[in-house]
Amino acid sequence: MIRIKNDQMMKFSAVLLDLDGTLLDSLPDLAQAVNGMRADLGLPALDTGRIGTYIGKGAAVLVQRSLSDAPGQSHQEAMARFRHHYQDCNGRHAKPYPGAMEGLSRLRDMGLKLAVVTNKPAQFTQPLLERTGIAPFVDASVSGDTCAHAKPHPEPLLHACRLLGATPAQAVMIGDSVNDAQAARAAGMRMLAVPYGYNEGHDVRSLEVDAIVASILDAAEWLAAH
Ligand SMILES: O=C(O)COP(=O)(O)O
Ligand SMILES: [Mg+2]
Repeated sequence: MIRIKNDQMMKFSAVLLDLDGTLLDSLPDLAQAVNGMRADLGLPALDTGRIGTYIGKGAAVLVQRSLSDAPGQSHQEAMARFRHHYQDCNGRHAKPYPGAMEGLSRLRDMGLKLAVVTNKPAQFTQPLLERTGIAPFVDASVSGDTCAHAKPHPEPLLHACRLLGATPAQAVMIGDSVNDAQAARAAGMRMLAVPYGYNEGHDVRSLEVDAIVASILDAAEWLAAH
């Protein structure tokens, strides 16, 4: 239990944060890497908005969905081209959403432990957290290839809880997509959704969540009140 300013006890001790579409608008870099890969394979560029609907289940699924018009294409070769381009542009245009940095700061001031839980491959997560200034705020990060399963499986969330020394009941997941919501439910955790992310092209109001919050700063307010 953490004592907060109005002397009320808060039942939460840890917050797990999704990265793409929740803390960061990383679509410009991901779209650049996808279209760099497509150009290398002799394919025309895809619209950025369309690529946004392909984000959520990690890089391998992003690449596979981005090649629906090239069924004979080797996935392995495409992944190598994607990794090559993303390594170069990862974090170049990605920006924290309004309220994200202020929210992280507020959550830390509340004494909460913070972890990033993303489906992004680990080789890209830490450089991105460092380039965008998020790294100093978080105690741990779990990537799409850290555990045997990625979100929507609950394993990465349960692993993050162990790293932060919290039980699922003491933790809250904040995310933008069905992958976060299903993982949180399966892990027995509260879930807050932000409405501005990617959610594979669907409305966040279709998700089973405890609340929809306008920003990470608003999520901090929700936590302080619960
Ligand atoms: O890599 C993805 O597809 C999505 O990443 P996220 O889990 O941080 O939203
Ligand atoms: Mg996301």
